[in-house]
Amino acid sequence: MEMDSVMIIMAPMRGYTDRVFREVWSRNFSGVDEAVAPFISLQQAKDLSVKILGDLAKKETGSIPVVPQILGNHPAAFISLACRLEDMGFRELNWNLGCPFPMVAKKAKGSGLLCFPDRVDAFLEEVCSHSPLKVSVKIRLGRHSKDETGALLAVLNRYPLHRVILHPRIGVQMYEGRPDLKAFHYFLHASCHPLVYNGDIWSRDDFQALSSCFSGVNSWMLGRGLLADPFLPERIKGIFADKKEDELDRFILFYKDLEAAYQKKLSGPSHLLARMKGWWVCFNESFEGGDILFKKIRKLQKLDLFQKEVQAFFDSRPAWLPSRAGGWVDPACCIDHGRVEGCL
Ligand SMILES: Cc1cc2nc3c(=O)[nH]c(=O)nc-3n(C[C@H](O)[C@H](O)[C@H](O)COP(=O)(O)O)c2cc1C
Repeated sequence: MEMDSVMIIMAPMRGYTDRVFREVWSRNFSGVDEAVAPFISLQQAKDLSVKILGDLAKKETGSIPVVPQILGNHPAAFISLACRLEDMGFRELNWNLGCPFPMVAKKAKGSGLLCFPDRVDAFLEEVCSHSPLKVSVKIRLGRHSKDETGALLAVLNRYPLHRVILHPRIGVQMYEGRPDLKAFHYFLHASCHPLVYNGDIWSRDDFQALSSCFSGVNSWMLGRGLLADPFLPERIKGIFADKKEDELDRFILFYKDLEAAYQKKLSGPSHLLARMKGWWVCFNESFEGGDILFKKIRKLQKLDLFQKEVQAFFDSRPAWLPSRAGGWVDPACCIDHGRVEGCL
């Protein structure tokens, strides 16, 4: 695949890919073309506040253009937010139809709406007629079953969406099992919109296998894989020089930059401790002995002890591990079923 035409998008991950992370990541690494920000949850348009919009105060974070995202089911809230964001210089607003958590889904939000194509239809009818920003959606294959995909697709195909980001699992699956590549393939051929692939890209090999399955896709969204291995976009695009010492040293610089940025933003050592522990849920996977470090630091209640353990770990020059979750793509899952008729 021609790397010039490959677009890599940083996934929205609430609690992780906030503005601080996006800025620090882009100071230390490259290869991401765009980021979708974690969702803003709005019941009503009146909830809009400076605090809610704080994570989006700038149109761009470093060099990465940011697309805001909304979680909700009130078209008026979407339109109102879109008007505010237009004034701030944004061009697109993404609608979250993928959040799998039962607390969200049972209120008919996120993936909880996927089994109600009529409600999706009514929402899109309203926002596509009145939003000053381009509208895109991030979806799963359905809430309870992939049998819901067909009706959903028929609705989406009726609207001028800027793009559709598909994570090919169903909502109730959460993150269990593997992405359904056959279903993605079907969707790719039946969708009238540019489609972004999202799900379980843990390594360059995963990316290459998926991109040979889906030659019609040029935008790829990376979530947990990028958090576990922040070099992943560089590896995929071939920017990364494969020097092992350089890898650890660059990671340490990034880590310290991240810690310093959160220290500035968060109030007090206990908040910083909680935030940095959260990051080791992702990072521990990438190092030999990372699991042992993680068990130790998880229990620590004092920031200085936590920092000492992490420093001692870095001083031991741990080896970088190839992703343990990667290598899952079976090209036989991507048999070409041909073009599906029905696009407007
Ligand atoms: C901790 C966490 C937070 C997430 N937050 C969001 C979010 O705010 N908006 C959204 O659309 N998806 C969210 N997601 C889903 C991811 O964007 C992505 O679709 C999912 O992790 C699958 O991609 P991956 O296999 O590359 O991680 C979140 C996922 C996780 C694990």
